[in-house]
Amino acid sequence: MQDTLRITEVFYSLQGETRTAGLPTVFVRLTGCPLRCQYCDSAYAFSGGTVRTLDDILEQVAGYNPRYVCVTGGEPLAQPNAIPLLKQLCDAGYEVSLETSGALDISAVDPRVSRVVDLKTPDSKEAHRNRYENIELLTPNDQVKFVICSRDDYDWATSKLIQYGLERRAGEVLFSPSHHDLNARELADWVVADNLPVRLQLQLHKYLWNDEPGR
Ligand SMILES: C[S@@+](CC[C@H](N)C(=O)[O-])C[C@H]1O[C@@H](n2cnc3c(N)ncnc32)[C@H](O)[C@@H]1O
Ligand SMILES: Nc1nc2[nH]cc(C(=O)O)c2c(=O)[nH]1
Ligand code: SF4
Ligand SMILES: [Mg+2]
Repeated sequence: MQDTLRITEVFYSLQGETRTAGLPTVFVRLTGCPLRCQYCDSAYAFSGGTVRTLDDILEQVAGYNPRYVCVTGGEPLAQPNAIPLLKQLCDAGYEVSLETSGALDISAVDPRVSRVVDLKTPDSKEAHRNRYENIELLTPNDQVKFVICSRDDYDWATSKLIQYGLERRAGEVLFSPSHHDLNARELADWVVADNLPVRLQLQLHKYLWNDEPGR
């Protein structure tokens, strides 16, 4: 039996988030997630999907001839074969990123991958799932993200930033307003007022295409 993954979608779009925002990127969205963040914009990936071989997925990705590939979900690391998929995407020469909830161990991910590790805030209702051991593993090739729903979330994220010195561990610290929960301008004003060493991240794809799946 060949290695397989359950996949919700593979599509070519502009990266809406992180340090490669705005760049054409292939997205591989894996099905299934053990968390239920209050704000999740990808709940359609919690179930369903299609079981596909790694070779089949790699062949579809190659068909777009991309420079950037982003593996997301659902929670990619909930499927053990996400690890060989990430390695094989790197071996094929792509610049690969992984969006992960921060609830699962990131240590087996190929070091060429930029791991985008979400630290779940209290208003996500999943902060108790954060695996703080992951913070020790971060390198300048990685990124840390806080999705912020409220002023309380902002204060919590700021305290974690300072407590762990996150801007010295990861290449980027991203503060992203939770779409529908927090006005981006409000978050921008807080970051400037506090002179934080973080990058405000807006979800570019939602300005371009709203919440349409596959964009
Ligand atoms: C859908 S998740 C999939 C990967 C992984 N499960 C995770 O949470 O990182 C991808 C990213 O989208 C973010 N996200 C989901 N819903 C959002 C929303 N309503 N506003 C802003 N970011 C959101 C998540 O926090 C995460 O950083
Ligand atoms: N355009 C676009 N960029 C994205 N960056 C991260 C996404 C995700 O759902 O993880 C995403 C997405 O769904 N669409
Ligand atoms: S961990 Fe990611 S995919 Fe899972 S519910 Fe939270 S935002 Fe959605
Ligand atoms: Mg998305």
